[in-house]
Amino acid sequence: MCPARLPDGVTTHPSSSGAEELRAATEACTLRLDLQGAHLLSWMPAGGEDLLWLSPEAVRAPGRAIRGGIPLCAPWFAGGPDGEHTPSHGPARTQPWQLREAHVEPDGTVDLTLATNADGVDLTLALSAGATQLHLELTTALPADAEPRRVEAALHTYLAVHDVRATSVTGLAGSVVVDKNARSVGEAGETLRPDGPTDLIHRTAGPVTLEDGERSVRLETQGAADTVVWTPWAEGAASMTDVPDDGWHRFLCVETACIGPRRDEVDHSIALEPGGSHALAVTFTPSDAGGAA
Ligand SMILES: O=P(O)(O)OC[C@H]1O[C@H](O)[C@H](O)[C@@H](O)[C@@H]1O
Repeated sequence: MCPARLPDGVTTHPSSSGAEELRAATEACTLRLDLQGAHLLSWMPAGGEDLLWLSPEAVRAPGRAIRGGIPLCAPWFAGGPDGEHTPSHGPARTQPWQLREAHVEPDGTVDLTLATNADGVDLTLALSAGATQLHLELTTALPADAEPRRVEAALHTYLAVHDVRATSVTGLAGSVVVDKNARSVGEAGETLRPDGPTDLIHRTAGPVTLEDGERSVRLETQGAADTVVWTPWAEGAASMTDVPDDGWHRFLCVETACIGPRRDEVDHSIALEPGGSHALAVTFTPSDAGGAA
């Protein structure tokens, strides 16, 4: 459902997801977002490259997860603390959201608010896309008559990179890190340079900086506790039908999250009381956006 009138520069288009695709084009940026999952597909600041990688083989169909962009994971991450929750990453990313507000500021910054209820949890995404920064805030909230419960959430960002084999991430040093592939727990080193399939939950909120030799992206978070870094590498991509065999090196996921106990028993899930809420937010500053440092 859309507000009766969209501001100049914002339009909606049919999507094969069954929801609508919202597009914005202003002097500050362009963006595309599928209302299924409130899934940001693209944000291109004026004069810069797309922050996000969207798989050319992404499936856009009702109830199917879209590969790339920024999937919103809630109210659990992957299979949840017990590993048995389905669908993986929670229902929020594959169900329709409602567009509540759309506004374009005088400088062209696009502000959107979207909402849904997933598995009894009220979710709100507030997105602000400008000429130099992209900000997302995912709020999880419980209705006043709900039972207290713990939830997980993640902004599962597929950052576009020139080549993941020459990409590094800093800002994670010294954190506890759960290696999902090696099934081990350790301590993160100074600089993370993926050199194979990588699936790491770092028990820190950053801030982190990604460098790919052509640009850097700074991630600053609020209300987060964890940073996941994931690439399937060639091996993993070979068994994924929606990642091209020659495309896996064009992204690295750096995910802003609150995740419950895994192998390390650290519980960074969000304790929600009836009527209570929590905001998980990230601001991206890419070096190629106009005016960025
Ligand atoms: O394939 P998906 O359900 O989208 O999940 C993609 C990836 O998401 C996160 O990064 C998890 O840590 C990975 O274990 C998972 O493989």
